[in-house]
Amino acid sequence: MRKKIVAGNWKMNKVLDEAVALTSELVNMANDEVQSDVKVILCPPSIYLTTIKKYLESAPNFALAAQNCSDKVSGAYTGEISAQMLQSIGVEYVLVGHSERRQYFNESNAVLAEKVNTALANGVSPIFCCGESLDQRQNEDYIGFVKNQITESLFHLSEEQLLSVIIAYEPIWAIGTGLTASAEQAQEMHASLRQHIASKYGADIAEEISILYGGSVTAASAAELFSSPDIDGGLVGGASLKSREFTNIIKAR
Ligand SMILES: O=C(CO)COP(=O)(O)O
Repeated sequence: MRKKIVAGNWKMNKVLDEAVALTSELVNMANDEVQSDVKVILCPPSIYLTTIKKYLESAPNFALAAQNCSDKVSGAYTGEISAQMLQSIGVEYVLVGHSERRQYFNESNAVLAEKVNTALANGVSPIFCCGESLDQRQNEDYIGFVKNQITESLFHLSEEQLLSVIIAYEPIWAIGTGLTASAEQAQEMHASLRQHIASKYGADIAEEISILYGGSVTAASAAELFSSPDIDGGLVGGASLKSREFTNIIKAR
């Protein structure tokens, strides 16, 4: 039985007071309204992780992810945050390879493989993001493109390591555009990625990996997306910044 997960990526939003208020509201609403065993992962800016962790003590189904970590272990890398540092403050997950990091910080599949390695070596589970651009969807083998992102960044892992990874399929054309992939489009990709994993690791491993969908998920679109057989939850951006909306998305899962 795969884990059901809803993650909220706050990106570079919220000052401290707002971050704390959002967390408190989410925890209260979830304690009152969410009965299911869904895991909720908050991905605030790293500067707030320690503070927000304290607010999650009364919410056992909530966990924290950083939005990024360094591919290096430690040393003279000014401004960077290592996976070991995340582990040392009790952060369980880290986003790796978000399309905004790939685009604005030139993160290649090879660098992302290193980030996956250092996260796993420190007991932090990568949430590995992948997805194609609109141009790729219209003009190329878009499924092959996304499969290749997974091959190049994850297929060196052992079975045990891979089982610590969550995959998030986020088509770039759906991120922040209001243009959600249809449940059929998302399911097609998720099933293809699961089959791709099965071709390397076998069907049993592929069946265990959680694959999340991200890209303009809202409370209105969540239920249909999440009811698809290979969609195990969501990685939510804009709608995770509003407590009522995000709680409704959690309830849809
Ligand atoms: O990038 C995303 C989550 O990581 C998705 O963002 P939106 O939900 O704002 O489209």
